[in-house]
Amino acid sequence: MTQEKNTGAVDLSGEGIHQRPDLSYGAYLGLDQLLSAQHPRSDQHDELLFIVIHQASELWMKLSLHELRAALRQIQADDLGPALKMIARVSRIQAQLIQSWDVLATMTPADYSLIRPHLGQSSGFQSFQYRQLEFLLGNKNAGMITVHQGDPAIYAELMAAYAQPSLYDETLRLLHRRGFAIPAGLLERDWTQPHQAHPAVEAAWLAVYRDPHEHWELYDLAEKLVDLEYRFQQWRFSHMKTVERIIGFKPGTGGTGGVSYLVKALDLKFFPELFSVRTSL
Ligand code: HEM
Ligand SMILES: N[C@@H](CC(=O)c1ccccc1NC=O)C(=O)O
Repeated sequence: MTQEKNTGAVDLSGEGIHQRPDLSYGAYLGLDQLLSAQHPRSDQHDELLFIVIHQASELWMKLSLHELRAALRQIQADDLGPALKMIARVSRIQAQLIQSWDVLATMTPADYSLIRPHLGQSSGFQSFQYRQLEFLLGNKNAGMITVHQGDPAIYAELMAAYAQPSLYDETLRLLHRRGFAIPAGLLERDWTQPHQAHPAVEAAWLAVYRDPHEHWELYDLAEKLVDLEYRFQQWRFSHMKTVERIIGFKPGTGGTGGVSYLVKALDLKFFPELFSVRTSL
């Protein structure tokens, strides 16, 4: 009888896989860490759902940041093809994030009220990846960095994102390079300030939208950015409505008014001229 080395591998395929893989599924994906990172603080059944939704959201935010930072670099380098692909991917990620509200809404106010006392002052308000996304998209607000003062590494990262041009700032610089009359004050400025809507920018977008075939890449980029903002707003709106149905008008654990705070965030626009141009078309 031939002696086969007992590798521990099971041959399910019948094709003679005898080797123990050098790299396993769990090792490659770091599942040891990933699946041992859920630590409910109550004995409530639904707390695992609450934790998993947040962790999955943070993972999707991580990927979104990776894609949008790369897209920003591609726009800087005038290489729009890859940038368009990355932004389109982020829109699909946003669709996942929006969908997750339906899963979370299966948790009733009664279920959540038993978990909430265990959350202390923790809140999504302290999500530094969410803040980085907002900064990258152009919603600059120094006040949002203060809660991270206790963590120098995160604080420094947020400060850097705060001081850098946003995806839209880089898009306006691109419009300028492609011959559109963008005011000098929008091409070099204090990037810590959010972009203020400007008629010259709307005029540039109007020219793009009136003759898409002439400016196809810019037209495509504009529509991808609109998609991004549209879905971001959908996420914010669903968050606000989910919060309303779960905690009503109680103040938030993060120290804000709760729903009233989330409603105010709905007024913010990342790419104002891309929306105002629609009225002019
Ligand atoms: C039961 C479910 C939830 C409730 C009741 C809730 C409630 C709130 C409230 C009241 C705020 C305002 C800040 C505060 O004072 O706490 C807030 C902010 C926030 N939440 Fe949630 N939330 C829920 C689920 C989620 C989920 C699943 C995410 C996904 C990551 C999330 C992410 C955020 C973020 C990023 C903010 C900051 C928003 C901003 O500053 O514009 N929340 N949440
Ligand atoms: N701000 C929420 C608490 C909350 O939802 C939360 C708590 C810890 C980690 C993430 C959270 N999600 C979003 O804010 C509340 O006031 O009930």
